[in-house]
Amino acid sequence: LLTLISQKNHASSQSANKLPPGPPKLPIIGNLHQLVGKNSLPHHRLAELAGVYGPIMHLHLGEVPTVVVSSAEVARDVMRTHDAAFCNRPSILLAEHVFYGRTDIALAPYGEYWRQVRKIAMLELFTAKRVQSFRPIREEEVANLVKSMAMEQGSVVNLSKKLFALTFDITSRLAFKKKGTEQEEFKALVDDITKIASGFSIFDLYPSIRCLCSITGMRRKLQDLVRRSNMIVDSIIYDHISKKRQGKKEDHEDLVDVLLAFHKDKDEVSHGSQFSLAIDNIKAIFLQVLGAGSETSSTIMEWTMSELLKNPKIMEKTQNEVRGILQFYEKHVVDEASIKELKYLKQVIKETLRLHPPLPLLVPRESMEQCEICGYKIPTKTRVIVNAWAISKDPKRWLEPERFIPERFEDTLVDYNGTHFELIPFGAGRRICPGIGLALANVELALATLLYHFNWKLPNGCKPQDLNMDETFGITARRRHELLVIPCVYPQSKFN
Ligand code: HEM
Repeated sequence: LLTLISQKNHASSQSANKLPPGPPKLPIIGNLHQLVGKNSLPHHRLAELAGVYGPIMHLHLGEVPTVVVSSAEVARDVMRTHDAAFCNRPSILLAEHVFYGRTDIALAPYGEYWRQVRKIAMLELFTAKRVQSFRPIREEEVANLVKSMAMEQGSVVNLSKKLFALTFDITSRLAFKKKGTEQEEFKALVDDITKIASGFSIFDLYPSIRCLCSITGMRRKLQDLVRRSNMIVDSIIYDHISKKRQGKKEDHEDLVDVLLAFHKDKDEVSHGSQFSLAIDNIKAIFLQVLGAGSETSSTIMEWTMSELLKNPKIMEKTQNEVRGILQFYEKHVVDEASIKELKYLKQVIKETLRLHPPLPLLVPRESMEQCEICGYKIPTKTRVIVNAWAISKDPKRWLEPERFIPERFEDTLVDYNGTHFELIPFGAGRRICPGIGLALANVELALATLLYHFNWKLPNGCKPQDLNMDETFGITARRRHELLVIPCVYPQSKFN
């Protein structure tokens, strides 16, 4: 027995000194060549590699030692058991520039600054009370969308554009009370930011070769992104500052007001604490919330509508539920009270989050100390990528994982709140998304309303089964082709 125990201990101490398995690496490029292929979206390629090397895999992406997690069990180990060791974010070139030295929330390094801004996010920006207080804004913007779609009924509508405009308008109003007139510029800015923010750009893969940034023209590109974002953000922030200095009180606080309350002039003391947000910090957080609020929520609505159009029976069942509930309460407008009863719609959204997590590789993390996971050694400063997309399609956890079956959530408690690791579209642990409540409030209301008021057809005689479902490359996995639809007003709907 003693011999067996000692052999076992020896074996486990040997594996604890070993890195996780992974494909053979080439000099200089490491495993980069394995990410390129016919199907070259990183989350797809990483899932294929995990099929060969297992749910914890070690790669070298350029110079960067990287561990890829592809199962619920390992994700739990990383994001719950050892969350404290893995809650740092790697330095990404884009964040250094566009988010003013990584002083946003999502890409900020773990430490005192992040703790303070995360606290502001949890206690001031995204509380249930604040999400509730934005209800009139949500309802008004969704009603505007429905009216504009009704005017275009029978013709081809670019639903992707409309949904982004909706989430951008809602987020703009709750962030700075006005609608963003700069929608097109902001959308282009978000597109450019998400492409570079993936962490797979050459500068983030070879951080030691600093001149790469200048040689390739990236420095100029980043400076241009900062200039473009300043053009959108500066006037908004300085307008709020001047109102604050004049002592003007607004009826309700927006996000910039909340953040400015934490900004101290030299001799001013606010909130009784020593923590102060610099104006550049406020710009970083503001820009991120505007981006996170519009991009991810519109992406999930776009995918939900795509799946419903592809699956007409599920579309019908979802519409019957919404219409049935409204008819029962003799209402013609979806309000938040009726949304509580839309159980099937919630399952549809959950199933969409499973099949199309808007951030398929979440946001990368970095180990802060050496740690042991599944008996393998993970050295300090290893980048950790959690493939949430692969995890929520794992055939060991999900029956017919490729199929869109909302009913799978009927009799299960599995939820996306960060406690069920087979479904983690919002991440988990200390760095879990703080905007879940806000995102769902927007998504549920908009989808329920669109499904109530319109019947939907695909243009050009496209059959449901032929709808293209390809994804784009970037930190968010949006539809590669914008979703074009023909809305037809539901005969019983009234718009006021
Ligand atoms: C469907 C919508 C959304 C999805 C799928 C989503 C997903 C995520 C994910 C995966 C993370 C990283 C979690 C981790 O590392 O464990 C994250 C972080 C974050 N999200 Fe969201 N998000 C959504 C909507 C929003 C909204 C509406 C906001 C705010 C307006 C928001 C603000 C943030 C922030 C500030 C972080 C950084 C948290 C931190 O690092 O401490 N998100 N989100």
